[in-house]
Amino acid sequence: MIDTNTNILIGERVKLPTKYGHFELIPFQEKLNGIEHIALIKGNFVPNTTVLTRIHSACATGDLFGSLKCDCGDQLIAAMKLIESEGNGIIVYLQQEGRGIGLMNKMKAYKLQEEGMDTIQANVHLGFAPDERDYNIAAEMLSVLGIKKIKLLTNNPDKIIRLEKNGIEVVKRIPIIIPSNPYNKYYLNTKEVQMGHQLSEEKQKL
Ligand SMILES: Nc1nc2c(ncn2[C@@H]2O[C@H](COP(=O)(O)OP(=O)(O)OP(=O)(O)O)[C@@H](O)[C@H]2O)c(=O)[nH]1
Ligand SMILES: [Zn+2]
Repeated sequence: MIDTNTNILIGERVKLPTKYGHFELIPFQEKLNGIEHIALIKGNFVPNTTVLTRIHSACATGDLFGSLKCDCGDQLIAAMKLIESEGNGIIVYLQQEGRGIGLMNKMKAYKLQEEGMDTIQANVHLGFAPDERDYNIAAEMLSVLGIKKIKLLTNNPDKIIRLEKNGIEVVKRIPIIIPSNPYNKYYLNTKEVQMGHQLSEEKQKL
């Protein structure tokens, strides 16, 4: 483990062959609380170039179990496949389960959603902001790896604003749209209408 002059420790860089391509994995750990995050990397990053990047917030239900209630798992796989085909890029996988409220609270929010609330109302009912995430650590991970400029795979304009506030230049946004299903249609609609996510074809053209 190497100490950095930031808030994070950086671990061993190892090769990670996967179903979706050949990557390398670097673990990170926050000094303050021991929380671990992951950088999944393809290629070498030339200083001052713009790096294809996905900042992905952990979703145990979607990423691990293939839940149909959200689009997270498919977005993660799509990002891995795209980075593999480009031959260069990074996925910053952040332990920010439930938009930063943790799994226990996310399941409380899911319960409230089963009873009729939308994803925002549920968070607010539990005393949280609709999105409790902080991108400071993601920005530090990128800078430790020498990345300052990114092409970001996201549908979420707020993510761009928050990364830029933390000193990362988002040169371009690349949409990562997964077709909806009957179980996530309402959730994705709430994200589009109330959270400003750019999810429809029409908006992509603007
Ligand atoms: N609190 C809460 N969190 C959720 C819910 N559904 C998914 N999540 C979490 O939301 C996060 C993913 O956020 P999204 O808004 O889907 O996507 P995003 O990362 O902001 O935007 P993209 O880059 O476009 O994917 C993950 O941490 C999930 O665990 C929910 O109903 N309530
Ligand atoms: Zn999810």
